[in-house]
Amino acid sequence: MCQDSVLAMIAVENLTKDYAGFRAVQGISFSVQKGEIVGFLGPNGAGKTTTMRVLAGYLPPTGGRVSVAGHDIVAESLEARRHVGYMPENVPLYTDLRVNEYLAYRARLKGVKRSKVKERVESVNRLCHLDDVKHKIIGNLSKGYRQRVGLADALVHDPDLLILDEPTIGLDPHQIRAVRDLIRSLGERHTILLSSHILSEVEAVCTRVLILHRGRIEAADTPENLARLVQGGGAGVRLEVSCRPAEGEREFARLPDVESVHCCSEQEGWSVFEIASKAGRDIRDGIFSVVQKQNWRLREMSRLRASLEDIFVELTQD
Ligand SMILES: Nc1ncnc2c1ncn2[C@@H]1O[C@H](COP(=O)(O)OP(=O)(O)OP(=O)(O)O)[C@@H](O)[C@H]1O
Repeated sequence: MCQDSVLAMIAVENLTKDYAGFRAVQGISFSVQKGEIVGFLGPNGAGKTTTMRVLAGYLPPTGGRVSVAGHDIVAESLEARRHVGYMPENVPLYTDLRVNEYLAYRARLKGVKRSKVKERVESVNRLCHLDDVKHKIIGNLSKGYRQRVGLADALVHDPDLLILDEPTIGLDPHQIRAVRDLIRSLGERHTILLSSHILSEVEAVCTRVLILHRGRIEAADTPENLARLVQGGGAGVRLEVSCRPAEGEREFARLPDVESVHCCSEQEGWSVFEIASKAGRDIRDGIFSVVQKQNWRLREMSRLRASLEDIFVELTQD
């Protein structure tokens, strides 16, 4: 095993997973370092859940090597699983148990010593804001609270690594925000791999993203670097100026580092332009000089960056 794999919280080398002859995961390799919060993205059926289930020790790999916290997921399965907290997409809760009972039961199942169970349950109740409902029957809880019980379950044995499969699915915007804040704070103490189709959520909490498509990794980088990749190294500027569209298009296009100028709208003497730069060029100073020279007024100027959604669509097109 290479040095990188030894230090990594997750090390995946050439992982394949077949279902009855169908190869859902096609020889992927990646690593996640201690302390990272990594977003795991991909269209439906890309293989995210399959990969996460292998990492959590729920599914055996067909081929390749996977280690968690330095322990091989096949050869040292018990030890590896001790380091992982897994929250599946559909949290399989015992709906007729009370929150406290359920978490205590799960803690015992995950090897927490009897003498430590109460303390661990209290700790995750506090962390996941479950104190108000800890004596309630799980079946009577709202979806948002059930998700939090799922998260508390994943945390109850104090794992180093959290694997969260669509943790905010089915939640309303308030609940999404609450779970997102919770994940961000958990990231201070835990390494997190998180799948989600809500890209703004991933952009808000993740330091790096892995994009999976048809069982292969298409990209693995920070959202900023991926944006640069998708935009071919150039960046854009959006601005609102007091000029006519044709004037603006003519004057801005004269700048040597400008690739293209597009007027998006004109209203009451104000035009909004989106201006693309040539690869690696910053055109903001040049644009500002044009505005000054022409005696135009400037109401807004911002940098245009490809959103994670643009990146996702670009990299996972068929
Ligand atoms: N138990 C199974 N038996 C057969 N095929 C399966 C099984 N589980 C998943 N698959 C197939 O493997 C592929 C990857 O599925 P997986 O659930 O890992 O994708 P995903 O990226 O998590 O998708 P989603 O975003 O829809 O949750 C899909 O084509 C799926 O139909």
